[in-house]
Amino acid sequence: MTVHIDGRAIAYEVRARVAAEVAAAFPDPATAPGLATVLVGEDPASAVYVANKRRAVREAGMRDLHRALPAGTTQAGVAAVIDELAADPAVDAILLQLPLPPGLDAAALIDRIPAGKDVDGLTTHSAGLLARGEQGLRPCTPSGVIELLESTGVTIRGANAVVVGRSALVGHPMAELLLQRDATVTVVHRHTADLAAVTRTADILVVAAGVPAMIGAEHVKPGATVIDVGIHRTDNGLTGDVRIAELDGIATRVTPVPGGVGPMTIAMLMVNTLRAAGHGQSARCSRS
Ligand SMILES: Nc1nc2c(c(=O)[nH]1)N[C@@H](CN(C=O)c1ccc(C(=O)N[C@@H](CCC(=O)O)C(=O)O)cc1)CN2
Repeated sequence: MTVHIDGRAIAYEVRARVAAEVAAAFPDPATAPGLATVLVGEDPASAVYVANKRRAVREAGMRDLHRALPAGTTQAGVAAVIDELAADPAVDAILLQLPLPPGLDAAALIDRIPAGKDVDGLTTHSAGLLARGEQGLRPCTPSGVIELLESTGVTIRGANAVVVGRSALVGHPMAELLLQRDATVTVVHRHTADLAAVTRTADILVVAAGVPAMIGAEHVKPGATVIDVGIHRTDNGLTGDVRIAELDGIATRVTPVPGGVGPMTIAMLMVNTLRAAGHGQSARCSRS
């Protein structure tokens, strides 16, 4: 019997807790935490994600401070907007939606965000705090995966965890967060020899490869928990990196796409926004 982890339901609970904390800590909506989302260009998927983030901010009782910039905005133009938001005391949190249009240097722009407002946890400073195990804001998707694991009763300490992918957005911070919870962590990538032999050692398998349907039954140990971070738009709708139907009766738990990790990314952004404003106990993992 393979359980499909309901990311929408867990995200709903996290977001409800954030909303309750906002209402208690900020009775005046004018002083509630403010998140500035910065969207450059017209990438359709990014537009959907940012719209969903903005709706979540409003539903949590927080302030939605969106900035939309045309696709042709220069590096200096985006930098100027980030610098303005960074200097504005009414802005608690800044998020630069990725990917950026070609020609823009995302890492350099992200590094203009002050660590205290870095609700994506993607600046060099935030990544350094994570690597050293010091307090800081953590990237939303890996934090959401930890929240999913812990809230569904998966034991991380002592588990063999394998992370497929090593991106700054997901794979790398995911490995750090699992390691800090005392998992034995292996990161695999496109140059790993005999990938399946490594993934089959995993009690917890987190797949963030960005390759549709890459992982199937041959990669999974019986009893494993499989977390699919991939999201791909196909003619048949959204799919992930995992051929989830093959895992029925093999894995103990799997996350579906849609309805698994994706909603947690937005829920953890709400947690981080509240924390950037100096509050928040709504989730277990976005700081440590
Ligand atoms: N600055 C950032 N950019 C990007 C991030 C990020 O964390 N910070 N992550 C991804 C995209 N992303 C958030 O921005 C994201 C992806 C998917 C979902 C989600 O809720 N997915 C739903 C399906 C929604 C749909 O219909 O498309 C699901 O899986 O159920 C939320 C956020 C890249 N960019």
